[in-house]
Amino acid sequence: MTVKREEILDALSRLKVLGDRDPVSADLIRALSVSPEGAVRFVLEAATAEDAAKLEAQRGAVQQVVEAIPGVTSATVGVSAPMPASGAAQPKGNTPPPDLKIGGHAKPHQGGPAKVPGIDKVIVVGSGKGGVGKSTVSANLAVALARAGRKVGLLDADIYGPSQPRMMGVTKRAASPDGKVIEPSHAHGVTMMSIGLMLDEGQAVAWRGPMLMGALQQLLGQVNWGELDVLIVDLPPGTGDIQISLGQRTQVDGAVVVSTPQDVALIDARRAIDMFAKFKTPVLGLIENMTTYICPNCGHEAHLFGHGGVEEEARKIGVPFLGGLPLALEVREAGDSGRPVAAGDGPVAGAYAVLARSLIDSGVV
Ligand SMILES: Nc1ncnc2c1ncn2[C@@H]1O[C@H](COP(=O)(O)OP(=O)(O)OP(=O)(O)O)[C@@H](O)[C@H]1O
Repeated sequence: MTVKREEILDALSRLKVLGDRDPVSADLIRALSVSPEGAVRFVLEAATAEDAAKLEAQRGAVQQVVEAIPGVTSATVGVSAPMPASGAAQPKGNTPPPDLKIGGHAKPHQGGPAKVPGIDKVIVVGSGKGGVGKSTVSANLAVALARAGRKVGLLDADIYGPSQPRMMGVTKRAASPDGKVIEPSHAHGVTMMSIGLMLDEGQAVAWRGPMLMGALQQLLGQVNWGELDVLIVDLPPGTGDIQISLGQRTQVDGAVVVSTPQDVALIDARRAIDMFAKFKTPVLGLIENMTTYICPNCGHEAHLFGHGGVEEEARKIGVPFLGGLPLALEVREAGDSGRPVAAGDGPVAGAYAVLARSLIDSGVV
């Protein structure tokens, strides 16, 4: 029995948190993911440290409501609080800082955003909301760029729901023979590392801003990336701590924002673009995922969600439109099997090859 996101959101919308607000219309739900086996994970994102403490107290009750939904096998709920402004005291959490058993914790940061040694360009892939295909696009774009001859790294920074190990077919846990340098994995011509390969399932969801920063810093600075032309970073959805921490600490050369043609996804995408602008990260453009539907039986192509909305939005807000990628069963099947569709042949692989070529030709990577 497959549980739908809508069923979970529906159950959550009948809850009351922080007084009498329902967590869905109060826009507190982040990174909602449902595994094919029915494991549900999401984060309640609080606007203030006080709200975070209140939500923390209600976390168990929220979890129970989700676990009671037929088909749900487990529910993991995290609470995240905003990062303190630099120089401010760090919040006291109940959860200890991440012990990745590899290397140390976040080092104090001085100065502006810094370049990652050995990596020519860092490109982040973001989205305003979850489930629009950001991880799928990150994996396939990385593979397409590698097929086009670039030295490519893929960093899964989606700390609340890391999906790159599954999509890239990597299960080997991260190893650090000397306790300092973390050895990455290699798959489909791409050097990759995921927070999911360093943690036990569910471990990260309770982390707060400063803890997330420590984990991200380790992934960027201690992984033996080697010399790369480009590192693609798969961000968590939305505009949370990871995005802020990355923007403050790391020189990011460009951001790609993934959206679907639906209006609501577009509104969220605009928010993500505003956030990148705040950190002076150049927005390379918008990608419309699930732009058309390709029938697996007859190959017929249809517009399910309307078409051209993202392109129009890109024009309105003055950012480039990078192209559309079809909704196709083979994309999901490829992602689930650990061999991204861009590693094969066919129309979707072709669309990714075109996308990679346009980024190369425009000098971005
Ligand atoms: N173009 C597509 N055609 C068919 N299925 C797709 C397509 N893009 C994504 N999917 C499927 O939709 C689901 C969500 O995609 P994905 O995990 O990439 O989204 P996300 O935006 O990274 O979500 P999250 O909020 O979990 O980070 C996955 O099962 C994926 O295989």
